[in-house]
Amino acid sequence: MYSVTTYRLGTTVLIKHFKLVVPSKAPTGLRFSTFSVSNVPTRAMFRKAVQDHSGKGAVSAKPLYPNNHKLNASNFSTTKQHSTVAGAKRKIEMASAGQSALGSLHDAVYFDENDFDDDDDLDFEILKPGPLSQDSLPASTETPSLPSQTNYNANNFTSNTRMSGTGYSQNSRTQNVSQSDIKYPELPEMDDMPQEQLPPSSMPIPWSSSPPSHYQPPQPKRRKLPWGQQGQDGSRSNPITPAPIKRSSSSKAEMPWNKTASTVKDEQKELRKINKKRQTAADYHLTKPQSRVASLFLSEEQKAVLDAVVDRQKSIFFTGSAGTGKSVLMREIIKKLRDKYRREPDRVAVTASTGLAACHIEGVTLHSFAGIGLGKEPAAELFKKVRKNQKARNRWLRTKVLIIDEVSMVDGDLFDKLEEIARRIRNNGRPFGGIQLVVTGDFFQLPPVPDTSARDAKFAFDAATWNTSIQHTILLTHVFRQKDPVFAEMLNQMRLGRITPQTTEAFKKLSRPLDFHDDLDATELFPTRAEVENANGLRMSRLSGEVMTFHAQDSGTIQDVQMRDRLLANCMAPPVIHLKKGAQVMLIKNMEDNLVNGSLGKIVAFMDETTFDYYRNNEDEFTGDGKEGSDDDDAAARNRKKIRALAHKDGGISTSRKWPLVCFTQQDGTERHLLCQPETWKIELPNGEIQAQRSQVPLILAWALSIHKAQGQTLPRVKVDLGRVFEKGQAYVALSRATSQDGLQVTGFDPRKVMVHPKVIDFYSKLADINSVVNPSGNTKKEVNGGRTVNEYDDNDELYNEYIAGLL
Ligand SMILES: Nc1ncnc2c1ncn2[C@@H]1O[C@H](COP(=O)(O)OP(=O)(O)OP(=O)(O)O)[C@@H](O)[C@H]1O
Ligand SMILES: [Mg+2]
Repeated sequence: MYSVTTYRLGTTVLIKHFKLVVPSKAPTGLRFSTFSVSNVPTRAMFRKAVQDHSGKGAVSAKPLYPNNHKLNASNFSTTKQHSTVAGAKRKIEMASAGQSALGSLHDAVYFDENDFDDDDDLDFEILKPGPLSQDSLPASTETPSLPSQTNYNANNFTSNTRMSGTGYSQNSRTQNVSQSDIKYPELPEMDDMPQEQLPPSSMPIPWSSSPPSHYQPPQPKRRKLPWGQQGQDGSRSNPITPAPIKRSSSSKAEMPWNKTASTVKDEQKELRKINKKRQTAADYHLTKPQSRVASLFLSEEQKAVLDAVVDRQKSIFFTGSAGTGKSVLMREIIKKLRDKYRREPDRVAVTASTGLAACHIEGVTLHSFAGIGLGKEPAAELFKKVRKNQKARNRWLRTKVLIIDEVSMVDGDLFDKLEEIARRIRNNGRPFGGIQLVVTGDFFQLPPVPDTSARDAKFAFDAATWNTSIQHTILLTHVFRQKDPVFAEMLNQMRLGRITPQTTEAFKKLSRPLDFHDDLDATELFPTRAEVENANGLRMSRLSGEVMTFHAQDSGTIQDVQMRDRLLANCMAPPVIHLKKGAQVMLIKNMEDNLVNGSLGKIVAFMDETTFDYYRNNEDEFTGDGKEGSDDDDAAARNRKKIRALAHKDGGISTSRKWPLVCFTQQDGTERHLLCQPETWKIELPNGEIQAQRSQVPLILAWALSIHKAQGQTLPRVKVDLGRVFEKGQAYVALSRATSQDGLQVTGFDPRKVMVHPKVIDFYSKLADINSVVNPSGNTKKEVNGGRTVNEYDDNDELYNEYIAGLL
């Protein structure tokens, strides 16, 4: 049970593997729903949770990734052949253009003030709102036509659906009438009433002026139509479905009773056809997997957060170290919320601190959503600015849930300003004007960019209104990214900036070069973009062969090209990419279970779809392995001839575009081939308006990557020179991308380079006693409220259920 109460100071509640924290600084007098804090254990619980996370817990926890998830993915896979060549298991796939996955939630950004430069102008009146123009679609003429803008991802699908009308109509309706202008009568409080006590919806309401007849269900009005006449035996005569009546003055012949039997038959046939088409389209959406990546099975702690957000509508901040599945969970939350509010999609605002993070979740930056430009002015001025901007004002009024991803980079002052704007615009004194907040991030990772070099970073948790706005803080503890508990613990120490001599030694040992016995190098992470461009450019120049250039196709409701370019500059996909055969590339979209954002591969060829089909079916011939005793050169010449013949098959030269064919190496050493055709990235407002959209091949060069772009990624092979790291949290972000020690090379390791912001330590130490993380032998059997211990709660299902039922 939760009750309406004022905050208790510093109260901490653990639910099995995660914990809830009631903020400690809430001003007195502020009232909102939170839970009763009797009988709850305190900080000792956190110790236990963190130990589970950092050490034993990571191993002992049951794998939460069941085998059968692969089945789902394979249903969808376009794989047709699965052959074994030269000892390596190969799978060949074709990525269809236009398919997308919301999967690209992870990742991060180049984050600087320029990120927000464009936000100033985001709320200008769009001249031609509406569906994307045909011209703006990807250049490829070979893209599958059904559905052209549809992705198999639930969120993408929803948003596309929303594009088609609902969003706009909602918007236009609400734009005309300001909510604050309407005087509503007082309604009885029903929020907290049990379902069974609620009055039936048909019950007359005391203040209503409607006549009693309005509470009766409407009486169907029967029109007497010729085909609806009853026969003498009471049976209906031949019920023909009337064809849609065209409203034309000269259409006497179109009335059903004026038609000949054959016309009626023809019309029926036509109708059946239309209905069948509709059905097929509906089936298509039902039967096609919603995402090309099979949904992960959420852990108990992830599920509890999902439940608290979606069903219990709590304002939650969920955090946890790198790899604890925050992004995976956020994706699921967005999916569920979009489903919940599918009739009013603009109720859910999906935002992130930076452009790139926003692009990953197909949302917008927090600045852009708020309509505050750079947001430098005082809150009162920003409020006036938003009030004048009808679209921005409307967004604030319509929003029920505000999602903020990568909150570690949100400035604390900005958080306070937004809170004030929300309250004032919505004319609602509750925190954030009553908007439910769903916030995630890890403050041990990249901090906000300070306003000036003089001012130290102010974190969101430093904001005066943080504690009142966030009802529960939940710590995810199970690390999924690193399966090796020793490695997970090393990274955990790094996160906290408390590295033992043994861990220092272990990191120093990782300076050896990596050798994977294949031709894929580890991706080198650099702090600056210039270093990344140099490193990738150098490697490209060493490759012989033709440069293939791929230009992105950009579109969206923003007509100003410069502004759109600035928005899309934060997108993971570049506007132009130069590739060569032999280039090492990284996939930047989730395709399937084993072909995900972060997968590394090498370009083996450039080919069009027809050639690819041939290649897919005759892979052995292409590799020269197909014909026994054949000379390789001869075989290659034969193949070239075949391919030419194939291209000329229909009497003309194939004009279709060539796309990179990439051989991806999976973690188990097997290879998969993918023809990488354009994918889309969107910047989408809550009402479904796609401000900017980029279609580009889902690849980037991957000999080197910036730490900012790597944030959020899971990388199988990583090389980091810590000598170059300069920002707090950077070293941790860089190293925690790796999935294993075997896939990580660290040079220049110096524990002094691992910088942690003291404020962050302080914040997390309020959630837990950090010493217990570094020193797991710390006392976790501490007596807490009611004399219960952490272990008692952990071991006792009833008590655990009591928590689950009562606290959220
Ligand atoms: N419930 C789950 N079952 C199996 N694997 C999971 C689960 N949740 C997350 N993962 C996997 O763990 C890895 C890390 O997940 P994710 O990127 O969501 O972590 P994160 O907390 O967002 O990390 P970061 O802070 O670095 O962004 C991914 O490879 C993801 O697929
Ligand atoms: Mg993440």
